[in-house]
Amino acid sequence: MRTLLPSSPHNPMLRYSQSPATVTPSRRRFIHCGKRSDSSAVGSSRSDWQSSWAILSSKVVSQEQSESLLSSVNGHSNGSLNLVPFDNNSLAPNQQSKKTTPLSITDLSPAPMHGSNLRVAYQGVPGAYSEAAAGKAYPNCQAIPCDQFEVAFQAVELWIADRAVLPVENSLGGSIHRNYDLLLRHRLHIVGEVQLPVHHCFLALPGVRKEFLTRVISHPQGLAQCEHTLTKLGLNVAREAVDDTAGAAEFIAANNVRDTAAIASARAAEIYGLEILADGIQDDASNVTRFVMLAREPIIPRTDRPFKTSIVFAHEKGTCVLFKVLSAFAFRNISLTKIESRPNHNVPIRLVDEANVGTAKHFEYMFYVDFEASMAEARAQNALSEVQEFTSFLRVLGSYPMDMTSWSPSPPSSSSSTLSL
Ligand SMILES: O=C(O)C(=O)Cc1ccccc1
Repeated sequence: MRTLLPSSPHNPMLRYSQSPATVTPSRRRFIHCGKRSDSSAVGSSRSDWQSSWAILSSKVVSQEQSESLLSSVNGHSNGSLNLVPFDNNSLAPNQQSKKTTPLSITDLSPAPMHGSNLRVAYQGVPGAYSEAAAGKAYPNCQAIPCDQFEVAFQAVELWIADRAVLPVENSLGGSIHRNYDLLLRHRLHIVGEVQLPVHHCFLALPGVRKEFLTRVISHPQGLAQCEHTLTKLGLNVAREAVDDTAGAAEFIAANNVRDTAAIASARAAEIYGLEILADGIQDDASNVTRFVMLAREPIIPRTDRPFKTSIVFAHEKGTCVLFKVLSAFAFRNISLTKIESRPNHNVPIRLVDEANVGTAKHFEYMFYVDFEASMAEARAQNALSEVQEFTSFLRVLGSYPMDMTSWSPSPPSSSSSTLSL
């Protein structure tokens, strides 16, 4: 896949460097009943997920979280903790209205997702769908364009951003496999999901006619989601994959490329001054991409609204292992919403010698599973206890509210014209 673009002056972008500044991510410590336990391990040992989720489900938060919560909830301004209840009547009259209320579970939840001042890193340039997903998850956030997903992850790890937004799957194009691998390579936690209707447009420089087109460029998902429509339109164009849809539009505009069209959003057309030759060219009107939001800290799972939990595991040797793992959820009536397998990069192949028959080469996998339950529920905790019996590696990627927003296919943009055939 080609990377087409330098970042333009109006569009500063975080860029990947081979030797990123090495700032050691702070190791968070959780306080639990006077004890501290380190939750920053990646989860390679069996008990990591258990300790961190047991701690979280006991409504205990990190020291920093609890300090800032207490200072904002109880009205302290100097950051010091004052946990001793005090008599409100002893305060000066102008302070009496600021009643001290006990912390409740809602205080311990992340701030409502209004997102103002939240810095959200995404891959691409303005007009990318990931930028729209950031805006849907955190309205009024400050979206930070990054030239690669790797950079978006690092931006959060190095405290340059508060969240990263990552597309993981699409209803037409399927899983975005590389991003699953990234989830495993990094230590960030999934704290939310957003399902975004994706409405693709066919864009070219103003005045360009489709007869002159020799090439169409887009993110691989953009090309995959419009494959049949492109064929139906009878365009004899080469498909070329680039890093992001809006970057494709920017490239055409910045380089005055007249033989190339981009598949991107109507907003990208507007930003980069391209004409919409055809609108809604995705192969299915109900084209939805699922994005996950990532943060340095997990959120506290709840039970008062639908939650989803994402895990990744590698299985032990043995028979019917995957079946047994999945049964742990079935027996507890926990629905799975997604299962994905990726090569286990640590052990890609296992050789099994069968006497007199030869050597079998088993491919080894990492399995990613999403299930509909919160880690605050006993049935989810029990299911995972059982799962770990059959697995050599288990990590909870996150337990987060499901995106339940009502959905209808997005209407075509008003400035569109249909491609003439
Ligand atoms: O390239 C983009 O705009 C992205 O955000 C990735 C993507 C591409 C196509 C559909 C959904 C997300």
